[in-house]
Amino acid sequence: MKQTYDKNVTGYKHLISPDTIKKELPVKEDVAKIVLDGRRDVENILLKKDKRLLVIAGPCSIHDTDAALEYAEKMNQLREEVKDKINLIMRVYFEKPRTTVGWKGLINDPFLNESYDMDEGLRQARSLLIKINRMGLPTTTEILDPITPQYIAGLLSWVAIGARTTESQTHREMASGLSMPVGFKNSTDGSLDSAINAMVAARSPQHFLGVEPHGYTAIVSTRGNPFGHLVLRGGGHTNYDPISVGKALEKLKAKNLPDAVMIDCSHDNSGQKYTGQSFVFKSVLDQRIEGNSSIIGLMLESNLFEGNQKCNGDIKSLKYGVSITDECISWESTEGLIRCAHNRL
Ligand SMILES: O=C[C@H](O)[C@H](O)COP(=O)(O)O
Ligand SMILES: C=C(OP(=O)(O)O)C(=O)O
Repeated sequence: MKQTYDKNVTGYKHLISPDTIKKELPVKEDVAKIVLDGRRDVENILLKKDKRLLVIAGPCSIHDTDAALEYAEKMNQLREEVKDKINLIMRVYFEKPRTTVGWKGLINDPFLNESYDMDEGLRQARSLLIKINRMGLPTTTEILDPITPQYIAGLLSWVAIGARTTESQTHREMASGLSMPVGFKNSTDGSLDSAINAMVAARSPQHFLGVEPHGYTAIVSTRGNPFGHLVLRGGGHTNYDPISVGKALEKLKAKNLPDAVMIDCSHDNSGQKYTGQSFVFKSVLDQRIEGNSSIIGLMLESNLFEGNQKCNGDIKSLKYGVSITDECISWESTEGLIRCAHNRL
């Protein structure tokens, strides 16, 4: 009989199981405490019990774990200095959604050379998250592949569902079972409806197909995640100004959803130029200082050094500490913005 399936599949390879990797790279008590405290702090900010501003900053994507650790050390020092007014936590993004094609992040292709060693990618991601949490710095990421959470979610204090996947039922179901607050980005065309519908879906119990800790496929049942919230990232036009923020809050109110929004200073809010991020940051900070307490947080795409560079598959030719995906502001500028916010708040 002629084969009717897998016509376009060129291979299968078993993936290391979540349990195996968790045994290799266990979460110890000190790390668990940072994760749980990190989640509690974000939850309290969303509930407005904690009046501090949440700032999530870090590289657009991690491709060099040594540079990520150097960045984390700098951020952890600053976190301590500003902690009375700002809860500063790190973007540690391992999965990149692509508009068309391109490098999809450290988990997918950790050697940047199209060898797609995803066992190694998951190990590197988990190991880096453990090291950063061990410093005392909570971590955040975008969850793109619904299999990934089993491997790394226990180390994350906040996650995003990105602009390209907020409308996906799979991602909403996954979010309903996640243990940490989830920010839903508005769609790339700027519309807010998908993200708001995603918040409703993720708050509800769900039953769907997924993977369990031994790596077997499973029917997953979830409780629903009450800490979904909206992240404004622009699209078609910017949406960080007071009128756009006001419209977003009205939409949330109409669906009886909490009035809490985070503003992403990058992506379409910055015109995808690193130079645009500080203007957005300062403008949103002004709104918050003028009394808009529904703005609970800000996100910055930031790296050791500014700008970005092309990745041609040769790691050795890359400049240290410079993004290979979206443009980032430098650590120096990041520190300046956060200190300025700390002085003004
Ligand atoms: O933040 C990341 C990027 O904007 C996103 O992954 C899309 O990237 P691309 O348009 O370069 O594919
Ligand atoms: C891909 C990202 O964002 P968005 O989904 O808003 O494009 C990101 O923050 O890396």
